[in-house]
Amino acid sequence: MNLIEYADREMLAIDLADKLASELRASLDSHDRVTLAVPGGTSPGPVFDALCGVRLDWGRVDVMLTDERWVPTDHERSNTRLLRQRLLTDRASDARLVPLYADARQPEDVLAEIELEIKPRLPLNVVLLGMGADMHTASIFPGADLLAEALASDAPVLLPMRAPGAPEPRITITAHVLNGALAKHLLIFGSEKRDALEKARTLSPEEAPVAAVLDGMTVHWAE
Ligand SMILES: O=C1O[C@H](COP(=O)(O)O)[C@@H](O)[C@H](O)[C@H]1O
Repeated sequence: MNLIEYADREMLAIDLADKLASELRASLDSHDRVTLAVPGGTSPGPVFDALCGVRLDWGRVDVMLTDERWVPTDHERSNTRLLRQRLLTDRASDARLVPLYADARQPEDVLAEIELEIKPRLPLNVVLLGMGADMHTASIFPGADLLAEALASDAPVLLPMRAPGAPEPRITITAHVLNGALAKHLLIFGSEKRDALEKARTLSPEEAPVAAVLDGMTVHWAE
């Protein structure tokens, strides 16, 4: 794991967006299409604001989430909604959204059809992850019902997830698929998450799921 500390959140957002864009450009040199996977939640908005305006052949970029909350896409907790509002706009409006949500009662009802769209796009070219103060990443939560399955080396691409720390059912990319990405970044803000990350490095992935994806990771942190 490589940790980059920034003077402030604005600097982080600009620099990280620039790095992600460079990696996508490099991948586009050798692939017809490339896939960028990004987190939802509260942290990535400023990075999306910077990234959506960069010059890139966005028409050849597929954008997907690392995980989604099972709520309609116009719900205020929808990660897809965040993506549409803050990333798939400006120059990046030419990118294609690979959905991690479909209008169904629960993720299990549509998991197979969502997975069908993702499998041909593996390995993911560039992955940006977030982390909660409880050390979950994507929607791989401590204490989740399918935690062991999500951490297994033979896990499917996607799993549904329910956890005490998550108010609604989730769908998540599993750890080994995240680890198969050609480039991996983790975005965290604030002292609480910095301390949580340090703690995670001393714990097992069952206790601290983010620990499962830290090998080869570049962590971007600002207070
Ligand atoms: O619920 C989620 O939480 C994590 C962390 O979000 P944050 O609000 O603490 O930045 C996020 O990475 C994940 O994609 C999201 O679904």
